[in-house]
Amino acid sequence: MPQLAIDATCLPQYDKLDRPTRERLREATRKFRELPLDALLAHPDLRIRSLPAGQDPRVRTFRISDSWTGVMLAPESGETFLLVHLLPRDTAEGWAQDHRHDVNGVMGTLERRDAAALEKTVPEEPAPRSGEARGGPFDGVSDGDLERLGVDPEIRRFVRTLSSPAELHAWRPALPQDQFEVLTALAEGHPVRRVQEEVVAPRRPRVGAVSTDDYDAAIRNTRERVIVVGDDQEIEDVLAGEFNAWRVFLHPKQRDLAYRPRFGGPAKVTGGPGTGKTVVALHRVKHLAENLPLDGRILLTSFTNALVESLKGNLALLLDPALLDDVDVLTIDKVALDVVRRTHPDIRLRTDTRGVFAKIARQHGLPYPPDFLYSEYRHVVMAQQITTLEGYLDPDARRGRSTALAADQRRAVWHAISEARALMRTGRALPAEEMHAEAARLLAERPEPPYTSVVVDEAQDLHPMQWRTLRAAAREGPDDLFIAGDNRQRIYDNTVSFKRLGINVVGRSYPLRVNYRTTRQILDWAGGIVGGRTTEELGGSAPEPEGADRCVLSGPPPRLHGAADEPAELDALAEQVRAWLAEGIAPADVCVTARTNRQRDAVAAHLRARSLPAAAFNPREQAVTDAAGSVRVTTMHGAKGLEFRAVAVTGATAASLPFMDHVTPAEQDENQHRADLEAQRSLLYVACTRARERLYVSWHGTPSPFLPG
Ligand SMILES: Nc1ncnc2c1ncn2[C@@H]1O[C@H](COP(=O)(O)OP(=O)(O)OP(=O)(O)O)[C@@H](O)[C@H]1O
Repeated sequence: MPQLAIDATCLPQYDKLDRPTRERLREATRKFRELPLDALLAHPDLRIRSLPAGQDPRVRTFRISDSWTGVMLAPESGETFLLVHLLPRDTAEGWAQDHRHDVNGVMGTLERRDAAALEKTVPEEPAPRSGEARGGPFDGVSDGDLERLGVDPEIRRFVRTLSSPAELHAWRPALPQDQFEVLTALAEGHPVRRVQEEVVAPRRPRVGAVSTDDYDAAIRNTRERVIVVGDDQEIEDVLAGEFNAWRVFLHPKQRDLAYRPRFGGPAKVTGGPGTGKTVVALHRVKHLAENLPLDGRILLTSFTNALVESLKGNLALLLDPALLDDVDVLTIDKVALDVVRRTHPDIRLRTDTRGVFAKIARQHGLPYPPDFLYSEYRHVVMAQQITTLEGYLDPDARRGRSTALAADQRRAVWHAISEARALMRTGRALPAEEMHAEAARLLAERPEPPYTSVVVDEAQDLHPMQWRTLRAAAREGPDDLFIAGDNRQRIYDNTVSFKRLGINVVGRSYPLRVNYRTTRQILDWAGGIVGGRTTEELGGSAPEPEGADRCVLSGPPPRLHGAADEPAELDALAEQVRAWLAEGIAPADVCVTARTNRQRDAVAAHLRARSLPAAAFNPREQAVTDAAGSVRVTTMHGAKGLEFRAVAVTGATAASLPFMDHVTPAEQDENQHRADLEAQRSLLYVACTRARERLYVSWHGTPSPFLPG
C-alpha cells in the first residue's frame, strides 16, 4: 500500500489554506492511505502528474482543488510519497522544476535546494586557490573537511563565493537544510571535529551505509523534518494544526539523547534557554516508559507546581495513556513530602523558615545581618550534611565561604542553628531542607528505591538536599538519572557538586545548541545580560563549554522603554499590552513580569483598571492553564520554565534589579555576595528569554545595570 509522509516545511503553507481546501487536502491524503498504487495513480480527481520530460522523474504534482496543487516526491524505490509543498496551481510546476531533492551522501538525509537560484550563482569550476585567504567565512576549512561533513561539490563551490556569515544566512531558503546547519556551525567558529560530532553524526542513519539512490530510506532518516504518517488520527492532527511540532520533529541531537537505548548511568543535558531541554526530557520519559521493566516506575520532576502541571499536560500528548500510569510527575518537594508522610502521615511543609532563623539570630544576639544564620544553615550545614559541632568546627566545613568565623563564633552560630532546627522539629511542619534530609534517610532504609529512573527538568536550581532525595529515590545503575538544566538560568543561590553527591555524569554530558523558542533578535539582546561571564557547568566546577546558540526564528528587536516614574511606566505597559492584543495575540499568550509579589499585584490591578484582561499568576499554586483568558502577570521568578508569544518585563530599574535586600552584603561574605548578584542577573535573563516573538522591557528612573549596553 502507498504510504504518505509530510515534509514539515509545508505546514506554514497549510495555515494559509481556506477551510474547504483543507478538507479537500484531507480527502486527498485519505486516498493515499486507502488506494492501491495503480488506482491512486489513475484517480481522476487527484490527477497525479509527472514533470515534463527532462525534469526530475521523481517529482509529481497532484490536484487539491481548482486553485491549489500539491507537490510530492515519489521515489522509484518504494511506495512512500512525500508531500513537499502546497502551492497555488499556476506556480506549482515552476517551483517543482526549480527545486531539487537529493540524499545527502554523508548524513543520509533528504535535502532540498533551490537548484535554479544556485545555478545562477555557483561557478562551474572551483575558484583557483590563490594561496592567500580571501576573507571568506570558510577560508579556514578545507574542501576535504567540507566533503567529510556532507557538503557536496556544488555547495562547496558556492561557499567559496561568500564573504560573510550574514550572506550565508540570506541564502538559507535556497540551501540544502542539513548542509546549511553544518555551514552555520562552521561559520560560528566551531571546530570541524565538533561539527562532525554535534551536527553530522546525529543525522547519520543508525544502521547501514548511506545510499544516495535510496530516497525511501532517506525519507525515513530525515526525522527532523519529515513525518511518516502512520494512522488516521495522526494525519488529522498534523493537518488540523493542533499539532505540536516538538512531538514529532526532534532535532537529530535531541532525538539521539531522548531515544538512546541506554545510558550507563546518570546523564546530563544542558543548553541555553529554548533549546528543547524540556522536550528532550519528555521524550526520554516516553522512551523509558516504553522500555520499562515490569516492576519499574518513573519519576518526572521539576521545580514548581506550574512547571509540573505543564509537564503533565505535555506528557499526556506524547504518551499512550496506559504508559502514563507508570510515571509520577511531581515537584521535588512533593516527592520528599510523600516519602515522609508514609511514616508521619500528618507532616506538612513550612515556608517561614527564613523568618524563624532571623528571629533566633536576634534572640541569640548574633552580630550578623538578618539572613546570615539561614544562609549558613542552607549553604553549609544542610548542603554538607553536617550533623555535629565537631563537623562544623572542621576547617573544611565552610569551604567556599569567604568570611572566616573563629571557633567561638562558630560555636555560637552552631547553637543558634541547632535551636532553630529543634524548634521547627517539634511542630508538624518541616522546612523543605529538613523534609529532604528525612526523605533521603527513609529512602536509604528501604530495601528498594521507588523509581527505576528519575528525569529532572530545571535542574539548575536544586539544593544539594533535594539532590540527595532524588539520588536515593532512583535505583543506581543504567538510566537512573536524566538531568536537564542550564546554569545561566540559575536564579536561586544553590551551588551543587554532582561529584560530592555521588552523581557521576562524566562522559555523559551533552549540550543542545539550537534555540527553537526565541527569535535571534531577542536572544542576541538577552545574551548581553549574561554575556562575557563564565558560568560554572551544571553540577560541576569546570566552566560551561562556550558556543553560541543558533536560532530558527527571526522577528523584531526587543522594545525598551524608560519612564520617569512608576505610574508612567505602568501606563506605557498598558499601551503595549493593548497593542499586542490588537495585533491578534491572545491574552493567554502574553506574560508580564514584575520584580516582587507586591508589584505583581499592582501591575495586574493597573492593567485591569485599564480594562485589560489580566490576572496575577503564582506558579507555586497555580497551573498555567488557570485564568487562560487573561494576560498572566507574575514575578520574574514565576516565569521560570514557561514561554509566551509576547513578554513584558517591567521594573528593570536600578533600585530593584539588583534588589539589595536579597543580596548578601559583601562584608559578610564576598563569595555569597557575588553569587547573589549573579542570581539576580540570571533572573532578568530568564524573564527575557521566555518570549517567543515579542519582548518589551521597561523601567523607571535609572535603568538596571544588568541591561545590556
Ligand atoms: N525539535 C523541535 N521542533 C520544534 N519545536 C521545538 C523543538 N524542540 C523544542 N521546541 C520548542 O521550543 C520551545 C522551547 O523548548 P523547551 O521548553 O523544551 O526548551 P528548554 O531548553 O527547556 O527551555 P528553558 O531552559 O528556557 O526552559 C518549546 O516551544 C518547544 O516546543
